[in-house]
Order: sequence, then C-alpha cells, then structure tokens
Amino acid sequence: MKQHHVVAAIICHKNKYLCVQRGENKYPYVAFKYEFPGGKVEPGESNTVALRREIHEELQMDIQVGELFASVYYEYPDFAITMDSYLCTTKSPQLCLNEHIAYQWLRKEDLQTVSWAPADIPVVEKLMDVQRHDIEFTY
Ligand SMILES: Nc1nc2c([nH]c(=O)n2[C@@H]2O[C@H](COP(=O)(O)OP(=O)(O)OP(=O)(O)O)[C@@H](O)[C@H]2O)c(=O)[nH]1
Repeated sequence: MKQHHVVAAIICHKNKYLCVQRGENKYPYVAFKYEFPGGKVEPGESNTVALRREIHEELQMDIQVGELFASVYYEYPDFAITMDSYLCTTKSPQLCLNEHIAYQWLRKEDLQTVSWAPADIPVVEKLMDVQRHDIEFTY
C-alpha cells in the first residue's frame, strides 16, 4: 500500500483552532471532510519547513511551528498516512483559501461539530482532552 508522510498544523489564534474543509476528491472517504491544513513532506524537507511551505501555499498565512502534538498512522482503503501534527500560532488570522472550500475557527469544545477526516479523529479527541485536563488543573 502507498505510504505518505503528512504534516498538519493545529493553528491556534485567540483560543480558536483553524479547521479547513477539503472539496471533491477521488477518494470519497476524505471528500468534503474537515482537516488541519498541511500536506505531504517532500524528499529532503524537514517537517517544519514542509509545514510552513504548505500553509503558505494553501492559505497564504505565516505560522510559528511549535511542539509536536500527535503522530498518527492511519490506513485508508487506497493508501496509508503517517501524520505528524504540530501546535502552531499565527500573528494574523487572515487567510486566502487556495485549495479548500471552507474554513472555520472553532473553540476546542466545538471541534466535533464538523465532520473530520478519519485520521484526524484521534487528534481532535486528544485536543479536547487536553482542555478537560486544563480545566481540572485550573479549579
Ligand atoms: N493536510 C492534511 N491532510 C490530511 C489530514 N488528514 C488526512 O487524512 N489527510 C490526508 O493526507 C493526505 C495529505 O496530502 P495532501 O494534502 O498533499 O493531499 P492531496 O492528495 O490533496 O495532494 P496532492 O494532490 O499533492 O497529492 C491526503 O490524502 C489527505 O486526505 C489533515 O488533517 N491534514
């Protein structure tokens, strides 16, 4: 099975997370699904360089790439991905949708109001879990 190394940016701005929607796709299981922006790492590229490049291409946005948040391996029917997702910030939330059909800035508690690509579900669950721990920690 074809394997892809993918990087994804969990971009947080004012406590909201950028979620982008993929359009029509030859693979129906990812068509119209929400995902974190990003894409395939090219040969010889570091994860950080690939992420900054992809975010520029897809959104015309500059990001600061922080720590690795989650690495997931997921087998779709036609290919498999290893996806490394990073916590990122941006100084300006303005963006231009060059490849996706929609975007939403969602609070953590609202992340499950959209339909995610299957590979992203454990990442979203982990993000929401972190908030629960934050709350427990605060009180
Ligand atoms: N960027 C991104 N891709 C994801 C996520 N979750 C997920 O399953 N993917 C899958 O990982 C692959 C990412 O590669 P890509 O963005 O370069 O995809 P693509 O097929 O549109 O690009 P290509 O035309 O250059 O091959 C896609 O198959 C995509 O469906 C995610 O959160 N972010």
